[in-house]
Amino acid sequence: MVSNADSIENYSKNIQKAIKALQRGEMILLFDLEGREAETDFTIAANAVTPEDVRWMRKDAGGLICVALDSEASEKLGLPFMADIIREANQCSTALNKIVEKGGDLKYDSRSSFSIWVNHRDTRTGIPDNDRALTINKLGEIVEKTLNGEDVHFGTEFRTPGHVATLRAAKGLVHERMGQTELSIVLAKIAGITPAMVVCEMLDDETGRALEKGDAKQYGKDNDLVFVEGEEVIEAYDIWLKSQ
Ligand SMILES: O=C(CO)[C@H](O)[C@H](O)COP(=O)(O)O
Ligand SMILES: [Mg+2]
Ligand SMILES: [Mg+2]
Repeated sequence: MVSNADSIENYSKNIQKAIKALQRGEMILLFDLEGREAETDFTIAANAVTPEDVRWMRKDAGGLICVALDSEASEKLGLPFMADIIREANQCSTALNKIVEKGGDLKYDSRSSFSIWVNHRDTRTGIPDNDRALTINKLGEIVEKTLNGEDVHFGTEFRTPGHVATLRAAKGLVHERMGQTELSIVLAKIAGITPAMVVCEMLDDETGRALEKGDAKQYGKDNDLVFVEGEEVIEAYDIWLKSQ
């Protein structure tokens, strides 16, 4: 929950609604920024996800189902950025060096946040809704445990490659990078929930492109989901930082 020093009234009404929804384990809609991806992601706490939520994300959102992880937790769990893993692997295969993401490759940011793709070891193929929900829940659980100082071993529970993409948040969060990876982790921190957040882009069934912001907002209204913009989250993060 939000700490005493950090009263929920400090935030805008919309951020308050988003925080409460996330604390209840509900889905919200999270837009990044005009001029960046300009995409809206379904966003929900990893601990709260059900197989029905996975079905909802793949049918109504349609993008990639990923789990954004807090930077400190990623470090403790030994989850590097995928681009760094590939650069390292290049010592054995120089071909990979030609493929790996370089500065200037992305049209919307200086680098991606991808880490490794995983399945929980209790899944079968890893892709059905119940398998992905299990992997996601267990990611939430291991992040919570590692941040509580428990002795956990990522490899005992998960294997890679798998069917759930993990994303590693920048250490400086939205002061360093402004993707849904960081925006969702900021919201988790403000809400006082485990900083492991599922994000999935909303795509337009007609055009195949990212769903227009106006259409995503309308979907939020029709389905009673809070719609939050990156700028509001960045503002809220600065308020939260002052309260810590
Ligand atoms: O590309 C992505 C993974 O499907 C999405 O954009 C997701 O929102 C996380 O990435 P970012 O932090 O760059 O926005
Ligand atoms: Mg993206
Ligand atoms: Mg994004």
